[in-house]
Amino acid sequence: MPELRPAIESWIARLTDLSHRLLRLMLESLDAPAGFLDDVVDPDPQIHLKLLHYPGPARASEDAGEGQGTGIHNDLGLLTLLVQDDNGGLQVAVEDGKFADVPVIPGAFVVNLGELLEVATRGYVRATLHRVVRPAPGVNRYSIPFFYNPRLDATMQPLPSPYVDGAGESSTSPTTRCSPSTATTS
Ligand SMILES: O=C(O)CCC(=O)C(=O)O
Ligand SMILES: [Fe+2]
Repeated sequence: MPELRPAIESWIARLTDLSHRLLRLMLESLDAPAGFLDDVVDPDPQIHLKLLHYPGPARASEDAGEGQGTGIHNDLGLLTLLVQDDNGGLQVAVEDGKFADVPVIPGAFVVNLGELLEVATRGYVRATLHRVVRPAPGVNRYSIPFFYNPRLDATMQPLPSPYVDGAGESSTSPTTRCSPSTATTS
């Protein structure tokens, strides 16, 4: 499918720009400098796009609703912009042990907040715990998550007071090496 490459590259370029704008707006909403995280994403944020297909079981007799398409997790980076098809299936944690369906809104992105955004705001912004339930028998679910992360060689300082005063996390100021597969705090 050679026509897929330019479409995907254009999608990635536009979502990279959109994610950066969203990140700056989120920082502004905390009264923090909009560009506080520019240094960790510029000039080449680590981005990742997935084209996902979740096939439902072939027959109703097979495990239809219980099995999970994707287990419970947080995304590791800053922001995830995601489109899902009309079948839904994405769920977010709303309170202890409970999950709610993320409604399908045509033309809208789901925005998941990642663990590094939680670290950057010292816990003021919480990562979005989520999962995907397996489609019903005979249903094929498709989704396209786009992950927006710091540069792999970036070192991120969290927002200082007073922007995130009252944040839930510890008062120590973690410095985070940003490679998603090895993200650690110290
Ligand atoms: O398919 C989805 O809706 C979400 C996938 C997801 O959570 C992930 O790939 O991290
Ligand atoms: Fe995810």
